[in-house]
Amino acid sequence: MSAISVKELSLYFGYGAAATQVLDDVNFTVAPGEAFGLVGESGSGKSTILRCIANLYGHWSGSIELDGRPVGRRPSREQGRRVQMVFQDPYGSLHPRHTVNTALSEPLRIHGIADVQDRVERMLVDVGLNPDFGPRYPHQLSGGQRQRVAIARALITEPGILLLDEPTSALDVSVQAEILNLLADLREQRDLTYILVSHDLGVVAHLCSRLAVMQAGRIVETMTTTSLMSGTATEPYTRTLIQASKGYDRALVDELARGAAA
Ligand SMILES: Nc1ncnc2c1ncn2[C@@H]1O[C@H](COP(=O)(O)OP(=O)(O)OP(=O)(O)O)[C@@H](O)[C@H]1O
Repeated sequence: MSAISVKELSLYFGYGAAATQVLDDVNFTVAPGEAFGLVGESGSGKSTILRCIANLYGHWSGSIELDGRPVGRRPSREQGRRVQMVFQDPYGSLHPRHTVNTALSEPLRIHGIADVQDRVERMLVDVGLNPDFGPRYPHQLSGGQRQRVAIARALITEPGILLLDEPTSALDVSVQAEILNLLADLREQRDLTYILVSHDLGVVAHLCSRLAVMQAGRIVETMTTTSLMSGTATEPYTRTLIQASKGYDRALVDELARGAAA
């Protein structure tokens, strides 16, 4: 059984003559424990797919199943616990007047999970932060630390699926590498399934084993990361994307190599 199955997913914004089709017959599956990438130019619909899966939009057509269970049109608390999103900008996703402790304990209270303080402290350690960070506010943290808190908040209710929307693109290259390595470790330790949206093929290649290439709301090619790296993409659009991404990826690849050698 797939962890995530998306079939014939289509979505429009607007009505009548003003309607714009943003997703057009999108199909893909993600195996349990797999990390799957979504790449493509800005506006191609990558984030919108994540929002449909996370039930932030309800007006799509087609089918979405998580662990074999259909995603309903109305958000349910249980589904909200199973799937969590991490966004590009942790400043936007963390409440500026909530401490780290509050940000992490709130989801536990909502879902009626006990041992709040204990879980919060363990979660902070699991994302590489000292529990002393608990009383701090987002503005007292660095960009990388804020993204660690956002990841901790997403994982605290123990979801099986994490939807990552450009999770490292607001960060400096050296910090990007740290967060990518953290995400890779967490996936392994917790058997997580990921969908990662990124415009950076280096980021996708580092974290994912397969990916889909999107253009104007459609998937134009699904391939393994190995094929991506060995240059066997068949679609001209994918080849253009690889070409455009080459110089850009260099700094991150170097940083990841430095981390691996250390
Ligand atoms: N709430 C909305 N109302 C109207 N149009 C929207 C809405 N949300 C997204 N769109 C449009 O849907 C299209 C796809 O947007 P989406 O954010 O999914 O693209 P993306 O591939 O993730 O791009 P980016 O990399 O820039 O985030 C865009 O043309 C966008 O303008």
